[in-house]
Amino acid sequence: MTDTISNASSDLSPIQTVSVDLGDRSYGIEIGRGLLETAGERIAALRPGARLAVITDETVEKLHLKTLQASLAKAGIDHAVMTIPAGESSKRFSQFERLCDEVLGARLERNDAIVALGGGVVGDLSGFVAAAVRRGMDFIQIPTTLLSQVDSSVGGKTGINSRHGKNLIGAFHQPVLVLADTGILDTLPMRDFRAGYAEVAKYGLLGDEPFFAWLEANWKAVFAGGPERDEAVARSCQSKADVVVADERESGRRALLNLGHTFGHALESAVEYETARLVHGEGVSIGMMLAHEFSERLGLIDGAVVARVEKHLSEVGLPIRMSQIPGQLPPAGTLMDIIAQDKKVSRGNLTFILTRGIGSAFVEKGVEPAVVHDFLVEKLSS
Ligand SMILES: NC(=O)c1ccc[n+]([C@@H]2O[C@H](COP(=O)([O-])OP(=O)(O)OC[C@H]3O[C@@H](n4cnc5c(N)ncnc54)[C@H](O)[C@@H]3O)[C@@H](O)[C@H]2O)c1
Ligand SMILES: O=C(O)C(=O)C[C@@H](O)[C@H](O)[C@H](O)COP(=O)(O)O
Ligand SMILES: [Zn+2]
Repeated sequence: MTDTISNASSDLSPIQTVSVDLGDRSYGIEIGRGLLETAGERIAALRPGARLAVITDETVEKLHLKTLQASLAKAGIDHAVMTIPAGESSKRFSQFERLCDEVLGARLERNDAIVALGGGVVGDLSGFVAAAVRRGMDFIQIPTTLLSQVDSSVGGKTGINSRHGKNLIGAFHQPVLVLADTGILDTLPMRDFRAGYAEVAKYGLLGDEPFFAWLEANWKAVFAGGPERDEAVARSCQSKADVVVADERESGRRALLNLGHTFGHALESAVEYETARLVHGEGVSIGMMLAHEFSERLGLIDGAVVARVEKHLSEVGLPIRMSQIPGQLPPAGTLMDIIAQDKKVSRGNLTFILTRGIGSAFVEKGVEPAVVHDFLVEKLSS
C-alpha cells in the first residue's frame, strides 16, 4: 500500500493506492476523500476516448451523480446514465436484461466502459452486465457504500440472485479501476455503514488478529470518519487484494472471504432479500457469530473467543442473533435446503469457513448436514 498520488483537485486527504496484481488484468484501487471530483481525468488517463455507461441507483443518483457528471464533462467524456431502483431486489434477471439492452441501445462498443456508481448491488449487477455485453467490456467501480469500498468493488465477483439462492448466477470479471471516495460515505445511512463494517471486521476475524484488535480500539474513529476510516478501508482492500491475487477464482483460499456467508446468505434468501428485514452485512454479522459458535460446538475454540467476537459486533450495533431479524424465519430444514445450494458445495458435501481463533479461519469441507441442522434448530430457538 502506498501514499503516492495527491488529490489534485483539493486539499483533502492524501490518496492511497492498493494494487491488485493479476498480470495483464492488474488494476489499482484508489482510496481517499474527494476522488469523485477527479474521476473524469483518472478515467480519461486510463482509457482515452472511451465512452461510458454510468449505472447507478435512484438514491445515489440524487446525491452524487452530478459531481461525477461534472468531472466527466471537464474531461470531455461522453456518457449515458442508467438508473435502477435502490436495494437488493434489483439484483435480478429483469434488471440485468434491461441494462444489457440499454448499453447496446446507447451503441457502446467493446472498448467502451461500464461505470458502477453505487453500493454492492449496483456493482454486482453492472459488473455482470460488463462481463456479458459484447462478451466483455471494461468495467470501472466507483463504490459509494462502506461495504462496496472494502469488499464488493474488489476481486471481480459479479452477478445476480436467483429464486434458488444468493449470487447463484454471475461471472468473474475484474474491474480496470476502482475509485473509492471515502468522503461519499458521509451521506450513507448509519444502518448501511454498520452493515459494511461487518465485512471490515471479517478481515480481522478471518486472518488478521492485530487488525481486529485495532478495530476494537479504533472503531469509534472509523465510524466518525477521520483518517482511521480511510485506514480501515485501505487495510481491508489490501487484505482482499492479497487473497484475490493468491486465488482469483476461489479454488481454495479465497473461500475464507466467505466467513459467515453460508449462514448469512441462507438468511438473506430466507427473507427473500427484503432489506427492511435484513441487509447483506447484517446477515454476515449474524453468520460470523454462528460460524464462531459452530466452531465452539465442534471443539475448535473456547467460549472466550466467541464472547470477544460477540462483544465487538454488538458494541458497534450489529445484529448477532437470528432472533433479531424482524418477522418469522423458516425452520432449520428450509435453511438447510438453501444451504445445500451454496456455491461451495462439492459433490453434495457442505463446506463451511470455521476458525481456530481470532484471525485463524480455515476452510472445512464435508461438514455433516445433520450436525449443522441440529445446531440451527437450537440457535433458532435462542
Ligand atoms: N462482489 C462481491 O465480492 C461482494 C462482496 C460483498 C457484498 N456483495 C454484495 O453487495 C451487496 C450489498 O452491498 P451494499 O451494502 O453496498 O448495498 P446497496 O448497494 O444496496 O447499498 C445500500 C443502500 O445504500 C444506498 N447508498 C449507496 N451509497 C450511498 C451513499 N453514499 N449515500 C447514501 N446512500 C447510499 C443505496 O441506495 C442502498 O439503498 C449485496 O448484494 C452483496 O451480495 C458483493
Ligand atoms: O469476494 C469474495 O470472494 C467474497 O466471498 C466476498 C463476500 O463478502 C461477498 O459477499 C461475495 O459476494 C460472496 O460471494 P459468493 O461467491 O459466496 O456469492
Ligand atoms: Zn459479503
